[in-house]
Amino acid sequence: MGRNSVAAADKIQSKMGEGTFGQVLECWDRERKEMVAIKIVRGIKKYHEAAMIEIEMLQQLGKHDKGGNRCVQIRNWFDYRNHICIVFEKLGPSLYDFLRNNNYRSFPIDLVRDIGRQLLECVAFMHDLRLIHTDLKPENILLVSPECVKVPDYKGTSRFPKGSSYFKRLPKSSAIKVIDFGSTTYERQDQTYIVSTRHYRAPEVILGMGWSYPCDIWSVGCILVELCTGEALFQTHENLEHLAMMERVLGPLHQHMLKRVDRRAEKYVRRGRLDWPDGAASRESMRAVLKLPRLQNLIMQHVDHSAGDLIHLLQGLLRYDPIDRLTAREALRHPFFSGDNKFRR
Ligand SMILES: Nc1ncnc2c1ncn2[C@@H]1O[C@H](COP(=O)(O)OP(=O)(O)OP(=O)(O)O)[C@@H](O)[C@H]1O
Repeated sequence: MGRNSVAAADKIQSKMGEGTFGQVLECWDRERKEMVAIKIVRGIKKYHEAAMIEIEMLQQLGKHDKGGNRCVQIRNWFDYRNHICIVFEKLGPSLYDFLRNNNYRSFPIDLVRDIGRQLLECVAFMHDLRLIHTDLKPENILLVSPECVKVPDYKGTSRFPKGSSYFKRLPKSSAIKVIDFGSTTYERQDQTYIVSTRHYRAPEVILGMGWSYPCDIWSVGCILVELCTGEALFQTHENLEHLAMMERVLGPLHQHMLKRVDRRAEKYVRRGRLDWPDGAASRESMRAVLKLPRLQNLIMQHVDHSAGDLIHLLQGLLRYDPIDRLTAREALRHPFFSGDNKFRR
């Protein structure tokens, strides 16, 4: 692909993101006369290789796009002094940044519906191409526009720090795009290495049972709950505690799954059941699990209408056995998505 000098075509404006991989800069593209986001990857072999995979995936996704696949578009890429630079269309803040800047106030149900639909459309498109994202999370879902509106928010203000306002911000448009295809992989049998960011990781990944497309669907389920409540569903850093949290919210893990765990996960199982609370690392850990409500109660605490449809959808997205979990196309046909839509894209 095209140009090979960062200076020739792009003027750096500001930093948009930073991570272990390198940084993302907001730049002015003088040729196309538009703002772009350029990801500049550290010149270390591991990151260089991951960036080349990301480019391949982005090109693959772009090739099959018939308009509106909801994956960020790659504009260009080049190697600048051994740093891979990927030029993207410029997008707005991530859903995570938006929630955080809004004191972790939840999104209204109509916005959750609209975002959920687009996210599932993206996942269905990827799965049709035999691609699995493997790292879906609010940080990797960006609003297309940074514009927002202020609306009154009287509900639950007691939960927020003193002085926090009676207004909350909402995105003006609900349009989103998915980013970060550095961990995207082709479907293959028997993939057992650990994928996904902890909070959004499916039970089959933790139990070492092998994973495939359904691991993305589990992540979508966790993301939709988070948008409804404002906070991550499974806030944990440890496998056994994570599995115990799942049981608390979704009911007992299936015995037939616990019989199929791999050697690394055997220690979490005793006599065909999860070794909990006996295996708990501390009292705080037990308390953190006990604090969690059942899925139905959690959703009903935050959602006033369409709660029944949403709970039913989430139960399908968060089924323990990946074989039973809804596919993205099945989820898109769920009655939750037939509801009215107030938000504009
Ligand atoms: N097209 C874009 N427009 C606007 N901001 C972007 C864009 N792409 C990335 N960013 C910002 O840069 C951050 C990092 O990008 P990205 O997630 O692709 O990198 P990464 O390699 O996955 O980083 P990490 O895995 O460490 O989170 C994003 O969270 C986002 O804030």
